[in-house]
Amino acid sequence: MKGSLHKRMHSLTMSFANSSIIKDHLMLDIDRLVRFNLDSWSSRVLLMEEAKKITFELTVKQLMSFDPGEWSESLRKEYLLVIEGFFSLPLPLFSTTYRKAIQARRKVAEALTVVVMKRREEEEEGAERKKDMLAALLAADDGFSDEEIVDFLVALLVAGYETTSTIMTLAVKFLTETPLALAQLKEEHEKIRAMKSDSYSLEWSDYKSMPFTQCVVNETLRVANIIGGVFRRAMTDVEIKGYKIPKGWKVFSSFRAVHLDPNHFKDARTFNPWRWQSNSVTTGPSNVFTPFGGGPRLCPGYELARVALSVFLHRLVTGFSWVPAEQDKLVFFPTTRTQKRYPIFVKRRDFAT
Ligand code: HEM
Repeated sequence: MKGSLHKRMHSLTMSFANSSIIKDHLMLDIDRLVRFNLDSWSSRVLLMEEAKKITFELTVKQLMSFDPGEWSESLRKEYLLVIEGFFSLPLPLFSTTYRKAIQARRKVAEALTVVVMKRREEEEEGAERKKDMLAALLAADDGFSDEEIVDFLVALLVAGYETTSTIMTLAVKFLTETPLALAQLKEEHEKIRAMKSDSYSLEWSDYKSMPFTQCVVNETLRVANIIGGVFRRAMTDVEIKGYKIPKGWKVFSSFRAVHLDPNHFKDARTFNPWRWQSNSVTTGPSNVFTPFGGGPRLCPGYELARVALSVFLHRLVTGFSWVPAEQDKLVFFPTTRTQKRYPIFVKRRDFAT
């Protein structure tokens, strides 16, 4: 997507994932959906799968106001096939995965088209306008076609799904391997919980009183590099540090290389959330920490992802203790993830302890 369509879609997404929307209603949904999912946990869980479920349900709620149920679960199943197709050879004759992904993409688009058409009808019949992304797309000034809306919904489902769920899983893995950081994180969240009644909802002010959690979020994003970098095309001849990039060339800007550069981050490969407490990193040049990209294509979901991870960590550390169920390894190809989806044994914590 480029040009004016990109600008319109980008600013619409921004207007649906910004701090004030999160503060006013998404925060409550995030907390409710995280609790709803964690309530079903017992004994052994595959953390990556659980995180994906939470993230998908959250995105469906944010986009179309649907609560978790059969419809969203069957959409998710088709969706998984679409995502698998991203990592297969695009040869329908030879790749079953690719063929299945194309079929699943068609089914997802059909299901979403029905939702869009129904919503148009409801709005024409005078139903109250919902506060979700779909309502904003339907009300946009110069009108999007149903097809454009469906394409955009599909893209948004992809953008936040793998990224946020992977960062949730890896934060837990890194914390488990860094007990001092986990202890400090628990302490921060216990303090918040101690000020609440038995069944409480997290509020924006709680999110704003999690300084160490924000260090953990930054450090997870830095070490994990789930988006390793982005492509850009040179619009004119450019010279950078003596290298000439001719107009029209594509350039891969590697975030991973910068985030793991010891010139910017001491012991760069070590998970060290405390580094974010020192001013030198946070006040340094902004182009050395860009997990969400930058410029006109800056990820519009950056705040949403941070809030979702912080809420998830709060509910996890206050509600459970856990140990890894198996050795699991971080891999970076074709995407950043753990090989075994990070299986853990969980134990519910007694609120009185
Ligand atoms: C930890 C979670 C996430 C990470 C690390 C991440 C990272 C990124 C990065 C690196 C880009 C490319 C930016 C560029 O080209 O400069 C991007 C784009 C994008 N992200 Fe995210 N993202 C995350 C979560 C989300 C969420 C939750 C949403 C949903 C609202 C989202 C929606 C998008 C969209 C729509 C784009 C395309 C923006 C454009 O081209 O204008 N992302 N993201």
